[in-house]
Amino acid sequence: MPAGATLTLRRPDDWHLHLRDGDALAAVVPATARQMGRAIVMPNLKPPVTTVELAAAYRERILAARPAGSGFEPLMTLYLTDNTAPEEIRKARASGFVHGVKLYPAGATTNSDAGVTSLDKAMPALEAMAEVGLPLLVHGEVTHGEIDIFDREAVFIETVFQPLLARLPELRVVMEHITTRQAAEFVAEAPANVAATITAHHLLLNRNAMLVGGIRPHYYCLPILKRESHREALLKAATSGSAKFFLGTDSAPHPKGAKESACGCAGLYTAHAAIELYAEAFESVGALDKLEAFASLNGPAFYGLPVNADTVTLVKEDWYVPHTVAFGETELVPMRAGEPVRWKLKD
Ligand SMILES: NC(=O)N[C@@H](CC(=O)O)C(=O)O
Ligand SMILES: [Zn+2]
Ligand SMILES: [Zn+2]
Repeated sequence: MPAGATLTLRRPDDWHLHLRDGDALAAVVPATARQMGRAIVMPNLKPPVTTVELAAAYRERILAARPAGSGFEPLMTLYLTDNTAPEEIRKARASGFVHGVKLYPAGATTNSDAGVTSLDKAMPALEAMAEVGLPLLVHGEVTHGEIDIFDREAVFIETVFQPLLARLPELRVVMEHITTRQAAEFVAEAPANVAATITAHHLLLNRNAMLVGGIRPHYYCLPILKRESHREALLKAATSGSAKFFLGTDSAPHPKGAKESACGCAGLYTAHAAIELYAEAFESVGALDKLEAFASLNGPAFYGLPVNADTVTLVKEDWYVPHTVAFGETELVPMRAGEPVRWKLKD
């Protein structure tokens, strides 16, 4: 599109977001509230959000961090553990504000130590979820030391996900932040109760971006960036028009020093430019006409919620991302720091 062109969409939602807590929460909520109508908020706090009571309190803290006049609505999730009781699932469904339960295989990613050690242990909760129609949101990677990190998602599909769906065929499942051709094809061919979120960074970057010409810790995330053929498969899925794929940024802020470290932690911060980065990805394959369904329609349809009432407008105009963003007492490095983004959200 030529400079100055505009693109108006129904307001998008973010179906996978990390907001953290305390000062960090206050620092990042405005960026998402400016773009998104709602967001599915991940429960991997320390300690994790394992009960409806904890989710209610966290929700209040998020609401309090919104800018004045913001209508942004946080959609809460519970963190599944080996001990989640079926009663807690029913309570979550009845709450009206809990919209999913997150499965982190123990040790798979940031703050996942309290995650599920075996699905057998979580089965009573999973059966209750299938019964009441509460979606399971999955970080789909195995954690066994002998499995290569680039293969962990594909192995998860075969060894965990397929058996789980065979056991609970009616369970509603979102494979979060998919990164491989195998995941894209599996979800595309699965029944309608299986969907997936895709991040902007996995649509825009392959592993060369992280590893060629020097190691770039700000591109390190989980699941890890894959080779180009996988990025192409994700882009094809996102722009296919299939209602099974929707926007989930997995924006995961970490302090600059925690990433620029001998043992840097996983996660990219993208909330400051989320819809613009997706617009770049869709435009790269001439599919801007598919962006609204992916960003604003497919997610609400899967979660059984109405679409947002208002719209946002993007302008084809370069703007430069700041080198750092204040993050509580520290700072973080946003995606594209110091570099241009090709679309700009109009205020
Ligand atoms: N994606 C990441 O690399 N990190 C996320 C956790 C997650 O979504 O797995 C985080 O909380 O930092
Ligand atoms: Zn994850
Ligand atoms: Zn995440």
